[in-house]
Amino acid sequence: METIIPPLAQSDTGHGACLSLRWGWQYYGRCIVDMKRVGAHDAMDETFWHGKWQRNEIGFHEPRPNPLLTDNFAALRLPAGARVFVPLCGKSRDIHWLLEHGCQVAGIELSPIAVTGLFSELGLAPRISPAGPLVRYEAGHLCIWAGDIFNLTQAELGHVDAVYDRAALIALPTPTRMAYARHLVTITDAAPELLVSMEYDQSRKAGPPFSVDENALQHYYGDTFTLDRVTHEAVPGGLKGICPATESVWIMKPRHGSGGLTKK
Ligand SMILES: C[S@@+](CC[C@H](N)C(=O)[O-])C[C@H]1O[C@@H](n2cnc3c(N)ncnc32)[C@H](O)[C@@H]1O
Repeated sequence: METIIPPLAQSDTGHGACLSLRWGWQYYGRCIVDMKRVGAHDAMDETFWHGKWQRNEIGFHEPRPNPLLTDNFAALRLPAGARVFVPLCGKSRDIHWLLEHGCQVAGIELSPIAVTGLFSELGLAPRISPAGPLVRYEAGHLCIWAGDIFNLTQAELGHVDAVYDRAALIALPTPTRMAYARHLVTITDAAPELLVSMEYDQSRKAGPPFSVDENALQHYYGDTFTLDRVTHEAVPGGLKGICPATESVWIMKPRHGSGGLTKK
């Protein structure tokens, strides 16, 4: 059993000086991960995230599109109108930016609070329908499933041209990350990906966010993708002022075939 105990206290609804300016990460509560349950995430994880949204403790949510997306999205070289999958999407402003830039967007998010918030902030009234264990919300070029990503199938998701992962892989504890990476590759047919990762001294702070370095990424994705680090920069203020942290943007292209782009 691995026990991950984020520090207690402090509201994360504000952006205090101790926070990373870019991330505003603040977590508290206790997340206990059973190492025996490799391959699926623990119900405890779900409780943790539902609680965060219910209490509006969403310091990870950014008020503006993330510059690491807006500065690097073109490197994916997607065709106009490409369909981009955003796993563990929250109610990210990055989705607004992708839609404004002509993309179709598919996403999945555990919390219905986040999903309804996303559509509300976009000024869209979604059609809501059941999709097996998930609930599908659709409007215009946006389709979001509410529920566990491990319940989203390739058939339900449909074709995607690319994946954008910000604060998804690094939000997951170690035992879940490999299963997530494998599942993501399966349901997206190894579509090219723009991934934002974070590195810091994990001994200084329990996640999430978790530190995920190049070796770990190679372990998760190296068989499937080439990994090209296009930026690597310090996080202003470090990780909540506790220790230095860096963020990297990776462009991941499938080694065999051309992934999601081939099947349109
Ligand atoms: C750190 S937040 C990042 C949200 C978003 N990517 C952003 O940049 O604002 C991680 C999100 O993943 C969601 N989540 C966690 N586990 C999930 C799962 N198994 N399936 C779907 N969503 C999940 C949480 O509810 C949370 O909104």
